Amino acid sequence: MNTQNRAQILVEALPYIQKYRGKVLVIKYGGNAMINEELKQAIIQDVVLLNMVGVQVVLVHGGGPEISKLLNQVGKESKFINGLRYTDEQTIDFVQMALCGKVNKDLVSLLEKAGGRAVGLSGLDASIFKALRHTDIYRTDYGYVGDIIKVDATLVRQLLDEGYIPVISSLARGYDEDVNYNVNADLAAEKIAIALKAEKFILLTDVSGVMEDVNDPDSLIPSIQVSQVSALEKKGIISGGMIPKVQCCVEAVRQGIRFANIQDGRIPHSILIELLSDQGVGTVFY
Ligand SMILES: Nc1ncnc2c1ncn2[C@@H]1O[C@H](COP(=O)(O)OP(=O)(O)O)[C@@H](O)[C@H]1O
Ligand SMILES: CC(=O)N[C@@H](CCC(=O)OP(=O)(O)O)C(=O)O
Repeated sequence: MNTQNRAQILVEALPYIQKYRGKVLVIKYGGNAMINEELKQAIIQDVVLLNMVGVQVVLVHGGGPEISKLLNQVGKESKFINGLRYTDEQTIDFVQMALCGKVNKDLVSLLEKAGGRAVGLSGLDASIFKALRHTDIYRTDYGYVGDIIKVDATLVRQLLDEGYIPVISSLARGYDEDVNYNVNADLAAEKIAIALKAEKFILLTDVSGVMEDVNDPDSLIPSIQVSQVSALEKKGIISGGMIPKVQCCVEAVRQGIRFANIQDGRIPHSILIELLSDQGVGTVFY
């Protein structure tokens, strides 16, 4: 690339830096986009760069594969019901160990190493998330899986105002019981994004976005109006793990977040491309 092109890319970022400076960006970083160290590094660099130019970035992380690995090591099988991990009394401890102990602190270390100032938290700290036991119309038992019903974003807000990058794992305190709950990380990210009135909410995943046909890489739907979602669901276009992600984006937009994006965490620097360039990536909900 010649000098002119390099300069052009930097200049192109200027209006976007001005747009997002001082605004909150919530990124959900899922376990399936964490498997490759090089990619992880690129995501960390994106977060630190955005923080350095004044964007208030909150990183909410998953870590499903790390939890399953730990359970496997202790001889416990992972069981999922409707995409949620069945979480018995022993499993909630392993979820806490994997998410708060391992994934969260690894991300904090990487952010610090890259020159960011990161603080690792879980929804348990300062009761950021309070939850009720998850249930469905069939009264299925999911164990210690929670639905967040209350968010206290005071501490996160204070950390952002001090220039820190809060890194949050998806555990929640019981609202009416003295227990800790395992919460799906997409949902936790959506809730904190709404509470912080984020300018933008990005869900990183392992596909390029919402596609007309999952098996056709050229069928990405670049933008979806929230009112179109039920028609897409009825047509069977949105299925499996994409259903909760789309629902999170719809809810986020309905609650006042202007842009929610589902994008490919496997593309290096996809966060910077989406935020600071003319090129959009993934699927944006508006
Ligand atoms: N229309 C669709 N477009 C893209 N992916 C879809 C679609 N419908 C279902 N999926 C599935 O959803 C998956 C993403 O959800 P999931 O595996 O739960 O992600 P993550 O592990 O990142 O949380 C994709 O890998 C794909 O198999
Ligand atoms: C209730 C529930 O299923 N919780 C998830 C929490 C982690 C998560 O969501 O991680 P990913 O984003 O990597 O999938 C779990 O136990 O796997």
